[in-house]
Amino acid sequence: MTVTRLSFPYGESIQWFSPEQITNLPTPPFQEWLLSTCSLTQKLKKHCTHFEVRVLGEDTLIPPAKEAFGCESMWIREVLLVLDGIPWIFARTLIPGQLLEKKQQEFLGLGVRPLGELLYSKDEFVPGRIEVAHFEACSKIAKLAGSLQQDVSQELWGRRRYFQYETEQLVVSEVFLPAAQEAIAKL
Ligand SMILES: C=C(O[C@@H]1C=C(C(=O)O)C=C[C@H]1O)C(=O)O
Repeated sequence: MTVTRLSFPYGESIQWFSPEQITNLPTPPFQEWLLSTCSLTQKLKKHCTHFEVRVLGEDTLIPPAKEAFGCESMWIREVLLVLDGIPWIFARTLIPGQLLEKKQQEFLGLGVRPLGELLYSKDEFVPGRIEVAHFEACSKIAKLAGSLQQDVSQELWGRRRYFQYETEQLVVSEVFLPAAQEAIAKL
């Protein structure tokens, strides 16, 4: 199975933790990537010649209860961040309808431009704390990695970050695929 728009939405209910709650955080250098507070896109671009955002899907959907944070509908965007043709990151962004209305042109007009260009280029989006999660080989995200022809030989790690805009907040989740974990370990 290849990951296409038919896979969207690919999200699954995920248990997120603050890093302090995790005793077996990955060791450096991967730990530094997982907890980095700067734009992931900017970090990734330094490690490739060609950077690509592959949009798996974008739509306004009823979010899973655990992710709704009181919203009836949310705009969900799922992408792969691809370095020199190799998918490194599965990223999922949830934006409440009220926030989408305020910045509709910017969000709906993103296309294959990285969301980070919007979030980090202006100080109107205030980044919050980072949470982490790990995914077993049987998880849906591991199956996504498998469909990208990436063997899941170790648990996968992801991070989630809220960004505040006025009274609303969006949330960005990024999962490091096996190719990313293997490449980062060699840096
Ligand atoms: C938030 C950022 O934007 C990246 C790009 C995304 C997108 O285009 O949908 C989503 C998450 C991030 O990996 C970032 O660069 O840090």
